[in-house]
Amino acid sequence: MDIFQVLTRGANVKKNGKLGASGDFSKSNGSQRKQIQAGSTRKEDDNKQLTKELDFFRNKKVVSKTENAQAGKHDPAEDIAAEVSTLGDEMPPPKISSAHDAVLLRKSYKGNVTGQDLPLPIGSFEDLITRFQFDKRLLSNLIESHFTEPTPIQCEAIPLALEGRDVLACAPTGSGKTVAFILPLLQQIISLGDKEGLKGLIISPTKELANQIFVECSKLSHKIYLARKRPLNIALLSKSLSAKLRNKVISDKKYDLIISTPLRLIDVVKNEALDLSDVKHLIFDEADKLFDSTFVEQADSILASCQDSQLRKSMFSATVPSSLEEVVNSIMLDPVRIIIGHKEAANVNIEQKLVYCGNEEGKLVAIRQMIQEGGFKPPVIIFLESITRAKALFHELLYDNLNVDVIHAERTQVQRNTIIERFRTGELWCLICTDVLARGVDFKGVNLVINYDVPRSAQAYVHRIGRTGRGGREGKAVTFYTKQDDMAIKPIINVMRQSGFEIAEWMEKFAKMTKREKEALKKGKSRPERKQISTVPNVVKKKRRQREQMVEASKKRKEQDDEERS
Ligand SMILES: Nc1ncnc2c1ncn2[C@@H]1O[C@H](COP(=O)(O)OP(=O)(O)OP(=O)(O)O)[C@@H](O)[C@H]1O
Repeated sequence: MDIFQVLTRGANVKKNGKLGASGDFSKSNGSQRKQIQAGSTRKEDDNKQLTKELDFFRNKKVVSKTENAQAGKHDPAEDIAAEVSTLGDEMPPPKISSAHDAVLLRKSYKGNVTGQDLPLPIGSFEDLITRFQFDKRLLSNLIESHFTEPTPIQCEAIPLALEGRDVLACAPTGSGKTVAFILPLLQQIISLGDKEGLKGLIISPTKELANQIFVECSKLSHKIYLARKRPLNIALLSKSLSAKLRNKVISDKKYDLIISTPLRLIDVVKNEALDLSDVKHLIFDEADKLFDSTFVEQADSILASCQDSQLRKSMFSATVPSSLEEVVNSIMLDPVRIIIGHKEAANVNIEQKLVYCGNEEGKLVAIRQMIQEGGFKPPVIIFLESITRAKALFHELLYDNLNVDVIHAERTQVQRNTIIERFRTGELWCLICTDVLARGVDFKGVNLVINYDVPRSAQAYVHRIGRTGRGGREGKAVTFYTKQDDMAIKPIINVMRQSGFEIAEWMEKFAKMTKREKEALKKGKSRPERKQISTVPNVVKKKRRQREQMVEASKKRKEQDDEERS
């Protein structure tokens, strides 16, 4: 197999100004849009065009190693990886070699890149070897993971990071942002040689996501050794590692790269168990979350501890509110902004649908109807707004004999990890959760996301539904709403419009928000008081009601007797 054929499958920009077929970054056609009608969605046959335009994975079916092995097939990625590691010095010129190529490439994936002295994007992973003397073992690991073509965010963010630029990057959910920041980071750490001490830090808002990033880093750095045959030392800052660092069982100089949630990191830094002063690369994943009111103090404290004058900072997310832009202006030096697609849009591989349920009881009816009518195709993730509600729905669906479990902040880390693993392996079909799993977590084959409760913001909506339609796959997202949600549903309708769905005229008018409404939404005042989800079977409920009525009647009789006596 010709390695170049595979590696150069990325963008194929012809010099006559047309995009080549192999790149398949298809033409734009804004008029072909998805339809939403009064609470239902109709996908037009020809809307595939729009989907294709932002189809970062060229709708290629991603076949896993296990799938191949099960089918008794030989894995071609292994051959390619072997070839990469033996590549000679003679390399063809980079795929993207002029400003004109870059303009065409960016146009093809609706990329907007702003900043001073912008480097060219890469058109294929092979460009990394020709332009940046990239470590071939790193590239070989990349291909073994079946990453043969860079996604748009990877085309843009990787060269910027390698040139040492501060970056704010916004690209759709499931479009490969993780590799976009890990890959150049690993290369930069390798370039620093086997110098001791922590060089890179990746911050994530949740433990699940931190763990996932750690796994991805480990895969990509597999069998890479620095000078004197020392492996790259990468760690997830777990509870036990923090304890070992605090008790000096392990030297804090041991690690090259650490992945952590903010509080755990601050804790070890405050205890002088980890020194961040030499950190050269600081990456905030889900940056808008890390700089919102819940985390901002922690993020600031981490920034203050990273004192290297050469510190390079990057922020990644699928949503970039204006508040994050302000942070970027205040902490970054000559930053570059990368926006792929639309800032407020969801991934185009997701078919979005609104379902009006009338009231809270109507939601349970709707979910049961979906199960009966075959619309509930596992794996399914269901989001609710609180722990109490998530638990209540869990018990309700257990009663329906559904293969279901629930994750929320009150479950232990071991429980959370076990459930996630069972969901990943297909042992568990339906996962109920709060927003703890709304961001970043990469479950590849999720078919359906149900927002049992309307999410709190447009951003929360984009991230929640982004748990489906990942890595080029298609997915569905259904949002239940009731008459109580008239305010909360408006930002969701706007996201649907930005994502290419055609909105019925009456909904368009309905979704318009006054300044006061926007303020109220920001302050969370649109949250309705929701009636509890019933966890009690009807027979039991009936008996309870009868008992309550009997108690009530007896009370009344007693009151009447008392009145008559007095
Ligand atoms: N170049 C590539 N080719 C094929 N698959 C890829 C490539 N890059 C990433 N992927 C796969 O795409 C999926 C989504 O990637 P990732 O988790 O990085 O998304 P993301 O953009 O960070 O999403 P989110 O905003 O939800 O965090 C993953 O399963 C990843 O392995």
